[in-house]
Amino acid sequence: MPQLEVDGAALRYDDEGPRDGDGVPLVFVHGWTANRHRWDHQMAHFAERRRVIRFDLRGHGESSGAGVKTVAELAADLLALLDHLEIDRFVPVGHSMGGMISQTVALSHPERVERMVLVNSIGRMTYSRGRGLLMGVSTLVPFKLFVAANIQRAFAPGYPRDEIRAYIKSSADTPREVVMTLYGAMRAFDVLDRAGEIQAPTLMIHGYHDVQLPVRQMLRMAKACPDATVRILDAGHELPVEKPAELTAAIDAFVSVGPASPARPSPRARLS
Ligand SMILES: O=C(O)CCC(=O)CC(=O)O
Repeated sequence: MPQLEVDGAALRYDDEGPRDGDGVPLVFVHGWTANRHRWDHQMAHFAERRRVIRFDLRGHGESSGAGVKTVAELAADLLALLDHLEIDRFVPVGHSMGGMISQTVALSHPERVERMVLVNSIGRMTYSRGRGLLMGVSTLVPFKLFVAANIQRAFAPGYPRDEIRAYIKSSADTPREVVMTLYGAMRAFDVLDRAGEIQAPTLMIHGYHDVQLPVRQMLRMAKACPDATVRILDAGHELPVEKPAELTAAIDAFVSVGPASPARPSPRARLS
């Protein structure tokens, strides 16, 4: 069971696929209250072709540790894991908060990020009435109810209810302190004004029905990114499990074009 001790946490990770496969490793970073298994479909596909890493963020899944208050601290965990695995250049694939972690690394260590995939992720969280309401009642209702309400609104209508229940159960295993402090970390995260500095070609793929991080916020960021490709799918916030095959195919097409050339200073995102 591979794990790495980092700054008071034991990070559980998987490192699969051929070392001499196609291109630099893909590194999958899950979102808030999730765990590395949200990437099961993508891991199974890419591990046949290239080196792929995924891990549980501290305090999530099988990783221990708490006390982290900023997205930058989570990004430091990711970099520590990659240093341990002797991975210099890579392609981060981050979902939601995992995308915020990816953006942080792309800005702080541009030389290490060959390409980047942001799945239902944005550069700044703006106020939403649903979230405001949930946060307002978060101290009044049992923790499991709070988590359940958050997960429920993360799926587009029609997603199987029993599968949603399983995600609620695994998310509710995340310690309350971790959930609440990282919520604050996401609220404080703001790199929108720095989107123009992102050098890596970036695929921004988003569920049209995402009510948590609405697609218009992603488009705002894409416009500011020098080299962004936008895909919008018929899904909610939980794209990796709502549309696993479509997401995998989109990532595959994006990373199969070979090493990235330097970002072009074009202000216009390409829509595909
Ligand atoms: O905006 C919300 O209410 C939740 C955001 C979220 O779920 C982030 C994530 O999935 O990482």
